[in-house]
Amino acid sequence: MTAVVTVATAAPYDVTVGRGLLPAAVDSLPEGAVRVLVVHSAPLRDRADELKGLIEATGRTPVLAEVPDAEEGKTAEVAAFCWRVLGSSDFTRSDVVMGMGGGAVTDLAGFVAATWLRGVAVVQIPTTVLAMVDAAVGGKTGINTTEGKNLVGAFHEPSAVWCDTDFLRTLPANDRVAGLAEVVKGGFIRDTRILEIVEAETPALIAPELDEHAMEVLEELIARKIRVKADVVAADLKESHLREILNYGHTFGHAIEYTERYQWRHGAAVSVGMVFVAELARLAGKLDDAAVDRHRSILTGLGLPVTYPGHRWDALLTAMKRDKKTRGDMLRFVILQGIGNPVRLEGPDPALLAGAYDAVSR
Ligand SMILES: NC(=O)c1ccc[n+]([C@@H]2O[C@H](COP(=O)([O-])OP(=O)(O)OC[C@H]3O[C@@H](n4cnc5c(N)ncnc54)[C@H](O)[C@@H]3O)[C@@H](O)[C@H]2O)c1
Ligand SMILES: O=C(O)C(=O)C[C@@H](O)[C@H](O)[C@H](O)COP(=O)(O)O
Ligand SMILES: [Zn+2]
Repeated sequence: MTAVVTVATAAPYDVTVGRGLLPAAVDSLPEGAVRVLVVHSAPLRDRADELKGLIEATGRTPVLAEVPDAEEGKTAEVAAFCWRVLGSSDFTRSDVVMGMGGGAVTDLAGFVAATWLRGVAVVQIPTTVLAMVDAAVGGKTGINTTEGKNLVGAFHEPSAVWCDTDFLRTLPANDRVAGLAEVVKGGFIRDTRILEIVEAETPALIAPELDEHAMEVLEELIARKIRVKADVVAADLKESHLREILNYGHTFGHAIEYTERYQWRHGAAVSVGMVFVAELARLAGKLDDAAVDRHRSILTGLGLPVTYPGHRWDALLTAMKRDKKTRGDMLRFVILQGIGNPVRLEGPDPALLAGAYDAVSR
């Protein structure tokens, strides 16, 4: 199956989901691009070399930037390393950056492209479930700082996104499942059919090896979640209001990642974060018990965490105050008023927050 989802923003672009897409990704590079920077980390070195060969075959000059893996790569120092590579290869405004990797690499590559010469084109080649369904789509790019997650960044949309699902055959099952947390998020906030598919197909989705059936289910879920994201960002690219729904579970989730010094996978942290806001919504009288239980059953079925140790509230609260949805001293959460119906909860009573924390730390 090949699916194409167009993200209909002011500068529309296509997200293609299919197999064996690298040649097409290279063939569609803009004619004026002479140099192509490929940002990748060590686990994708072989595939980056393959991409380099394909780029060379079109007469262009590939430049490879191998960066530290995962969250270690999302730093100002690594961005500065990429800028040095760009500068020393005389990279111009008609040239193109390609990000090949998980969400950490696509966030970094997007940020480097956003900042180089005040913005050059970026083509994303996401290689994890999470990057395909979320990080590589929508134009949020960024890096972490000592004080928190994604605190520096820019909205800079890709000119194309190529989700080659063949990459998922080598992705460890834990990373596949972490990406499914963001798929499930799309089910809770909008496309509830996603939840039904995940519930029916959990064994295939979590199997150590992906058979053909599992690949097809995964591809359908990937395309569905991309459609959710595409619709939302097309309506509100710069997160003036609607886009905040894509942050479901992230206020608490990012706080876990920060508190754990990024040793937790993003998707795992978001999983706990979704249960936290489900409990918050229940305490606020917006969500019934069955909907909260459905969060736990879907996420635990996938093998994702739904609890976090107690006695860390002060650290978590400090991190949550730096969330981008916060306004002044007012914490703001995306919660559900029923499955598929996200709303905002602004400045909740501290007792509700403590109650939700208690419920996930039990
Ligand atoms: N910009 C956005 O809108 C957005 C959305 C969601 C998440 N994110 C960010 O994405 C990041 C998480 O992304 P992630 O879950 O992809 O983690 P990741 O980028 O850290 O990748 C996880 C691991 O998988 C490895 N890997 C990647 N592709 C592989 C493959 N095909 N085979 C084998 N190994 C492979 C990576 O090298 C890494 O070790 C976080 O930094 C998060 O903040 C951004
Ligand atoms: O695209 C968005 O908008 C999201 O919020 C998607 C999230 O899954 C993603 O983790 C994003 O990077 C979080 O952004 P932030 O603005 O909270 O840093
Ligand atoms: Zn996320």
